[in-house]
This record gives sequence, C-alpha cells and structure tokens, in this order.
Amino acid sequence: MGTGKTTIGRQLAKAIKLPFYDTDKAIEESTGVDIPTIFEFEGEEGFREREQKMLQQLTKLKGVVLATGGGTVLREANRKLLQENGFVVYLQCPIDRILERTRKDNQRPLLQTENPRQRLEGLQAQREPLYLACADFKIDTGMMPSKAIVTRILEEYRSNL
Ligand SMILES: Nc1ncnc2c1ncn2[C@@H]1O[C@H](COP(=O)(O)OP(=O)(O)O)[C@@H](O)[C@H]1O
Ligand SMILES: O=C(O)C1=C[C@@H](OP(=O)(O)O)[C@@H](O)[C@H](O)C1
Ligand SMILES: [Mg+2]
Repeated sequence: MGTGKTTIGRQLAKAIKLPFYDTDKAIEESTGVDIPTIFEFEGEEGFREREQKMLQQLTKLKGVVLATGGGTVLREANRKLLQENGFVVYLQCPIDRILERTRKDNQRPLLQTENPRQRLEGLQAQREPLYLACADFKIDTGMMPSKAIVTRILEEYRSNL
C-alpha cells in the first residue's frame, strides 16, 4: 500500500499508450461502492474473493498495464495468474515513506488503525517473500520521482523481451 502501484501504473501505461487497469478501481466500478464499504459489509475475505475474480478477468487482457492492490499476492492462485500472464514489477518502499504518502488518505481500511506503522511492519513481514516470489523486477520507489521509475521499468521490460 502506498508504494505507487496505481500512480506508476497509470503513468507507465500513458507513456507507452496502452490501456491501464487497476483491480481496486475495477472492483469499485463493478460494485458501485468504494473499497472501505466492501471491507465494512463483506470483511477482508469478501474483498479478497472479489479481488481474485477481478484479477482472473483482467489478466485475460493482452497489451495492458495492470496495477493490483497490495494484498493481491496473498492468494497463490493470484500469484500464478500474475506470473503466467505478465511482466511483474514489485514496487518496494520504506515504511516511513509509505506512512507519509498514506497519512491523509482514509481509503485503505487496513491502515485505519491506532498504529499504522505496526500494521505495515506486520504486512511487510508476511508479504515480502510473496512479492519477491512473483516479481520479474523490483524497484525502490521511496526516493525516486515517478517519471524516473517509469523509465527504469520500461528499460528493464525491454531488456527482457
Ligand atoms: N514516486 C513517488 N514519489 C512521490 N509520491 C508518490 C510516488 N508514487 C506515488 N506517490 C504518491 O503516494 C500516494 C500513494 O500512491 P498510490 O499510487 O495510490 O500507491 P498504491 O497504489 O501502491 O497504494 C499517492 O498520493 C501518490 O501520489
Ligand atoms: O494491501 C492491501 O491489502 C490492500 C491494498 C489496497 O490497494 P493499494 O495497495 O493500491 O493501496 C486495497 O487493495 C485494499 O485496501 C487492500
Ligand atoms: Mg493502488
């Protein structure tokens, strides 16, 4: 969360003139409600079901840039879908920076807690190996402007063709 998937994904798609999709936005559009509302009524598991179904749909598309949510990698089936259908980029970011970037945003239910730092540390410990397991490339977004991140990802993607 807050590492830049939505922002960088959108800019990357624009740079290479491909359609951009974001699993969270697609879920919001298909349900007509925001992510916090889905967590409120269906819990995290309800959201994960919707997320997996949406990922199944969106990974069928060819020639697109897709941003996922930070927890999409939790399900093995999702990791498999990502690895088998695309060039997967893991956007890493130090927790201090994530806290700055997400402080004013109330759209991430998992960070609406007394101690978001502790929550992020727990999530990172659980998820880091999963991100590394599916990524074709990782990049630290903490100190880099978004344009430079996009350029670096494209370089790496092209050198893997
Ligand atoms: N490279 C960057 N440098 C500075 N701020 C960034 C960068 N990438 C994203 N941000 C900002 O961080 C916040 C979270 O970004 P977002 O793209 O929503 O992350 P994610 O989709 O991974 O949760 C946004 O306010 C965005 O403008
Ligand atoms: O890390 C997570 O479990 C989540 C990350 C969010 O997306 P971003 O990573 O784009 O913030 C969103 O899918 C939901 O709030 C759950
Ligand atoms: Mg996002």
